[in-house]
Amino acid sequence: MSHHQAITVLGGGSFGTIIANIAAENGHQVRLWMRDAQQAEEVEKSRVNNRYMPDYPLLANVEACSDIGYAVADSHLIFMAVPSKAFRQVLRQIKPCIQPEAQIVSTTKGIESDSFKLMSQIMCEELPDHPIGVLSGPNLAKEVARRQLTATVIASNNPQVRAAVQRVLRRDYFRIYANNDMYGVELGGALKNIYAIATGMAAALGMGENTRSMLMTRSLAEMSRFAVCLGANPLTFIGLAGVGDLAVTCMSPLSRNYRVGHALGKGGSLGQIVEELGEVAEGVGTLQIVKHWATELGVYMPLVDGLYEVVFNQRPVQQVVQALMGGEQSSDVEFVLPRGN
Ligand SMILES: NC(=O)c1ccc[n+]([C@@H]2O[C@H](COP(=O)([O-])OP(=O)(O)OC[C@H]3O[C@@H](n4cnc5c(N)ncnc54)[C@H](O)[C@@H]3O)[C@@H](O)[C@H]2O)c1
Ligand SMILES: O=P(O)(O)OC[C@H](O)CO
Repeated sequence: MSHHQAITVLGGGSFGTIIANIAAENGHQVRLWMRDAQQAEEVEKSRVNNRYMPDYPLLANVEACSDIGYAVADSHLIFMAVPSKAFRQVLRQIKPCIQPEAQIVSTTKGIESDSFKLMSQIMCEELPDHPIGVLSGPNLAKEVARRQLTATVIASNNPQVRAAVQRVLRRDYFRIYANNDMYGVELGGALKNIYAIATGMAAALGMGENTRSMLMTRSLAEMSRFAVCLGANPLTFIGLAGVGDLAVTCMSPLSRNYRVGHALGKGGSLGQIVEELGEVAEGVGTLQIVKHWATELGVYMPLVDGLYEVVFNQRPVQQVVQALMGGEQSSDVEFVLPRGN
């Protein structure tokens, strides 16, 4: 019996394209859906997704298409690779056409704005009978496309989903670790985008590695505090989907979120920066959502508060930095200190 199966990837941006090709490298028949019919036709003909992933030839067993019903018709494993804004709407589109036992895996690193919901929660609401998982980790699409050694995490409560994703995506340059902490893994992927904006901004302002290290370390404390409050496992944050993804996104100019922060630090306006980027930088929306959510939950997130002031209230960055660095020292406890210290 052949182990090759029909796989679907929904979303023809950078990440969807590499996920589709990796599954195809393993011999699976892959349908890569994109909403723009003309783009799908061009990709199908040229065998390259020129807009998002030029110089990355697609294998013959990747079929680009724009008919979403056709894309999911025979598939038992569907990867979602659309931005968080479109996530629920795309799930609603596929609901009437998918196989009853199809597994759905999110690769999206964001939070739904009005509801504060994570992609796993949206999947549970929209497709309650389907096994689900989330894929997240330090995975810059352009580096994966160059087949640079990379690891990622599949998180699911369902062992069959974890095994299916490991089987379908495993390559000698792409290793997949399993985890059962879905909230932790997807919160790691979504939250780190916020802090990449902050480190991009710091670099643009001429700050060096001490500053970056301080920002990243305090970001990790802040994001894990928030995630644990939502029920995530703190251990997830010392793994690939936590500190791993935070590190890559806060350090690489290949990260769109880092680039947005860098351009803001150089004095650009948010609207123009996002428009010129032409790709999704989830951190901008996530910052707004987390700022409100943390306030509601009463979670202490000074970096989120400060960055929000700079990005959305045009408060001078020097003022915010001064407030952060000049605050009362006795409240700055790195860890809960043992008794007597
Ligand atoms: N690029 C990466 O390195 C990377 C790595 C891991 C995860 N991700 C995550 O994957 C998700 C997608 O990112 P990407 O990098 O592929 O983005 P992208 O900007 O490269 O592409 C987004 C794709 O989604 C499509 N899209 C946008 N709105 C849509 C809608 N309403 N309906 C259908 N399709 C729509 C766009 O046309 C485009 O094809 C994001 O949440 C991102 O954080 C990205
Ligand atoms: O380009 P970014 O900032 O969306 O980051 C890409 C990936 O999430 C890195 O793991």
